[in-house]
Amino acid sequence: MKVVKFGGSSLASGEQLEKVYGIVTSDPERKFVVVSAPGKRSSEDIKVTDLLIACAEKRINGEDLSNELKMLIDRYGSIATELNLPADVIKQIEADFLQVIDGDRSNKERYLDAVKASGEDNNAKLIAAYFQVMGTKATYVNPKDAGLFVSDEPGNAQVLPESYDQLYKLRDIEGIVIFPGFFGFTKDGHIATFSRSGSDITGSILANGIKVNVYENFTDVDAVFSVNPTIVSNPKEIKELTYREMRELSYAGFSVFHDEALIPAFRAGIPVNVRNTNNPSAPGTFIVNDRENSNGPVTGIASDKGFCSIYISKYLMNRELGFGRKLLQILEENEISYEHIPSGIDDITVILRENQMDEEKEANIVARIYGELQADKVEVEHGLSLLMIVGEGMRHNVGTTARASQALAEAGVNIEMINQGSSEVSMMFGIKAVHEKKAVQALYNAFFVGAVTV
Ligand SMILES: Nc1ncnc2c1ncn2[C@@H]1O[C@H](COP(=O)(O)OP(=O)(O)O)[C@@H](O)[C@H]1O
Ligand SMILES: N[C@@H](CC(=O)OP(=O)(O)O)C(=O)O
Repeated sequence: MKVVKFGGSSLASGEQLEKVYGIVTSDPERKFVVVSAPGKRSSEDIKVTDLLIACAEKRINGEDLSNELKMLIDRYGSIATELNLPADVIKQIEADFLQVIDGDRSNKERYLDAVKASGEDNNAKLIAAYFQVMGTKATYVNPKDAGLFVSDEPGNAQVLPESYDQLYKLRDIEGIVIFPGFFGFTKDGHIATFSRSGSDITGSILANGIKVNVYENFTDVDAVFSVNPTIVSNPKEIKELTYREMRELSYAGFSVFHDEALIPAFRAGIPVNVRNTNNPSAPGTFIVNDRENSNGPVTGIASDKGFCSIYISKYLMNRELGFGRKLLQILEENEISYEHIPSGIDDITVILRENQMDEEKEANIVARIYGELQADKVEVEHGLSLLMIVGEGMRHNVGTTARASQALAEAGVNIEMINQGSSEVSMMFGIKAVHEKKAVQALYNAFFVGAVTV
């Protein structure tokens, strides 16, 4: 048995849904279908989830949302028309959207999550109706009825472990199960969504709970490429990579698969197969536990912008008990989490996501580090990108750092920091965001051009 997840790009139009139907019904193992909300039909298009967020924000602010609402209903309406679905399908969807958008706004975060989740929920209902019209037995299943329980963290929910046993019972449903991705229910019955692009997480949770053989994740590319194809044209495809490699690469910018979606599949030892809805005969990429290391030290190169660093220097920092704890406490009290902490004898750098900082917090943090930690120097640097080179082979390979830093130097990219730290499979470079593209290209040329990828 397989769980198959289709992303927004695979569900953006009636034409795409016809492909989805063909893919699901061509393999009797494809019983559990997890769906996102309709995504972009072209690069200028708007994802349904973004339309829903705009509707919710306008409703909260008491602004006119008729434009967004019309675009939203038209998206589902045009799909239903393309597929010749009965008129009551779209009527019910429209009624549901109106009800959810007019719903209880006393808790803004919960309200926003309920509105966001309605995109996948209504899409699952529409797709189940379409499969039925086509003569295939298919049932829409609500995550609450299925027992997909999550923590009460709106927009960032985590699955509760007891969900897995509940989800195993989905096996008992006859025919195909159509399951909305992206959200679950808290123990007290509220909707809570995963972080953005979180339908991948739902697919992985179902794969674990149902104990399927494979989790197929259908998207709009033939494979996971060794580098983001929007940065380097025609990059090498990766046929096979490990969970650890993929987790690092997803975390660092490979948006093709959500980094939090690796753990449930990994824990149950279920391979993930990333495939293309627009080219289903391509074998795609397999994410597995172990693989043969025949492709050199580096499997992939990822990059992500939106970071800043706090550099702190203090003579004899290494001798001072509790310096790190006090520093992190200052960040914690400003509700800031960190990503990396490279350090030296007399200095330490904390790297964090820039969107957590504002001018007020920055001033408070800097003043406290000077005042409470008696630092000699504190400098905050904005506009950083992190580059991550990832590969299981790096452990056994001498000279990877030298090769990477030489490539960056030749491209005129200054390395602000290196973290070769604890992860055995990755190495991180901090650079100025303006240099991100040429840095990624330079690293790709150094490790892949002329090399053979497995
Ligand atoms: N290394 C990579 N390999 C493949 N695709 C990547 C990579 N990095 C970024 N992407 C992007 O991820 C996109 C697919 O992810 P996403 O848009 O979330 O799809 P979906 O709509 O299926 O959820 C691709 O179109 C591609 O632009
Ligand atoms: N629709 C949600 C969840 C999701 O997973 O979407 P997609 O499969 O289009 O990345 C979002 O946009 O965040």
